[in-house]
Amino acid sequence: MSSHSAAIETPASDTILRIRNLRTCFPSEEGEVPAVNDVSLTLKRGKVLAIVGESGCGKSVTSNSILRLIRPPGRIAGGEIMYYPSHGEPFDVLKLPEKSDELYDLRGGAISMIFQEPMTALSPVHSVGNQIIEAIRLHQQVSKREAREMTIEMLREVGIPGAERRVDQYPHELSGGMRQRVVIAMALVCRPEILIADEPTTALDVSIQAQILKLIKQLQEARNASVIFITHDLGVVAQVADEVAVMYPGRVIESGSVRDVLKRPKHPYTRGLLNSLPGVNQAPGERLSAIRGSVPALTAIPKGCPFHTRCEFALGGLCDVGDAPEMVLSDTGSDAACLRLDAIPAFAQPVKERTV
Ligand SMILES: Nc1ncnc2c1ncn2[C@@H]1O[C@H](COP(=O)(O)OP(=O)(O)OP(=O)(O)O)[C@@H](O)[C@H]1O
Repeated sequence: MSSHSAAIETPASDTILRIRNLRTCFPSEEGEVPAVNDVSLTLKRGKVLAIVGESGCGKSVTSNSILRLIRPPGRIAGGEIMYYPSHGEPFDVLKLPEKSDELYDLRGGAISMIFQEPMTALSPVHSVGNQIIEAIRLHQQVSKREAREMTIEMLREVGIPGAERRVDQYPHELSGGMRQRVVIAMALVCRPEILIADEPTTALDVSIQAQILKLIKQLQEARNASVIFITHDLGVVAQVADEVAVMYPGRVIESGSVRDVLKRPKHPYTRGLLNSLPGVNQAPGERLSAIRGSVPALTAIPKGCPFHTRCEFALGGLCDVGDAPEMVLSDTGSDAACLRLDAIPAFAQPVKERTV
């Protein structure tokens, strides 16, 4: 076991994106506070990394930081986001000059994003086709006619029936599920190496959510794309991801393969999330054990382990003092940032196991 500070410098060749010690801050009445604090993550080529946690844990701020979408007075205060493209030299996204061609090429080109709410990603006053055509022409030297053909083909690929007709429709003429398919088409049409999907199914009906998840997974596999998938739902993680990082206000508190984290969670917070997941075989009326308390505001993050105020294993004098615990790297399963790892009994998988 060792701490993250001892992590190797040269990444494995299957690494496409490596975030080290990312820190993103916003001003508050009590001064500047970090919404993302010392976050390190690795995305492997052709794999899906899920970032999971309750609302306010910093998932979206992390993904927006990757694309440098943090608006002032928010700022990225430190860290490194190394991108290892398939062709060309690796570079640190955080070192690209603001408003540079390289940064514009990166956004929507090499790295693209699907947002939660399709209507915020689409303009209501342009046809869906024209919006995708514009996205293509921003990044590729093709004629309008070629771009239109590519658009129709892409709409077909994301399962939009009658794509030749739909291409000229406006977002309000489409259902929520179809709109999200359009947003996925727009995100993928320039063949990004990395796709960031920020809660892409949250705004959709439950029946449509499963279809969209399946579509993203199919497209990811067909294109061997690398995906960062943001969600608060561990059930979704089980369906789509290879690796998972669990966040608790601003920090990654557990990370590892989906199998390790969901079957043998180490951190009490991850266990709490799993215990509050509805099980397929849950008896009618059986109550889920939600984690007591709520995610603290950025201005009220407790000293010591940020989770200690909600943790049943917390020990006074150990967990409530000093800095937040560092990640303990492990050869046996996931890495976790907890001072009580040796004291916590093995995870007894309750009925909820059947959903994962
Ligand atoms: N522009 C901003 N200005 C100030 N604080 C912000 C800003 N954007 C995010 N935050 C704060 O940063 C913290 C992390 O927010 P973030 O949106 O990343 O959480 P999240 O885990 O993605 O939650 P959700 O699932 O609700 O989207 C929150 O406390 C949020 O209030």
